[in-house]
Amino acid sequence: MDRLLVLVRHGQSDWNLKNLFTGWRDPDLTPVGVEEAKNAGKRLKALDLSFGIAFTSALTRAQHTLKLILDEVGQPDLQTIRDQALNERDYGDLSGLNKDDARAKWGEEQVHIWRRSYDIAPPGGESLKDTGARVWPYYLFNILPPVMRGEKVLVAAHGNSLRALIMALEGLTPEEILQRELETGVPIVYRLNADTTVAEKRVLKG
Ligand SMILES: O=C(O)[C@@H](CO)OP(=O)(O)O
Repeated sequence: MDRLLVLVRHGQSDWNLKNLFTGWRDPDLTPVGVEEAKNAGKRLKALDLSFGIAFTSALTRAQHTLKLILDEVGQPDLQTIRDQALNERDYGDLSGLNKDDARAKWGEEQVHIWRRSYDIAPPGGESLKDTGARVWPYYLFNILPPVMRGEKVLVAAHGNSLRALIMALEGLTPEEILQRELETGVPIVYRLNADTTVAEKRVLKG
């Protein structure tokens, strides 16, 4: 039985383009982001998969990405579950600030710590560890069961909510996940073993 899970980060958002901390704020995709999402859909279509269910966050950029992918793969009416458990990491007080302005104000190192440390949260926001504490149980209770039943599952979410998920899925250490960046609109296809561990991983790029 094929236990298949596809993770994809949303396409470029308006605030990615403007270099703003986004978190739980809700910008839509740019025209480039729309193209990235369509291309993700084309690459998935080439695999000739039929998805059983899709999951996304409560945020527009991920939902829009999912819609564009589902249109491309010819499954526009696929059952979709939206949940804020899959939302981007909450950036707290940094949300809406320009990343370069933040570096000028607090220094390169402090901003890097807020962006990529494992357990240090930005003021008023979530660390990657905090994000994992909501993403991982959601994965275990909601996403993993259909995967294990053999339904092919598509998840469209965010850079850091997916990094938190991938950390647990691939058994990465906090040091290893810090090095991992996810590109916008690049699907990652996992096949799982019967014991839920990763059997195979393919990154659908180019
Ligand atoms: O602004 C954000 O919410 C995230 C993702 O775009 O940014 P970062 O690269 O700092 O995790």
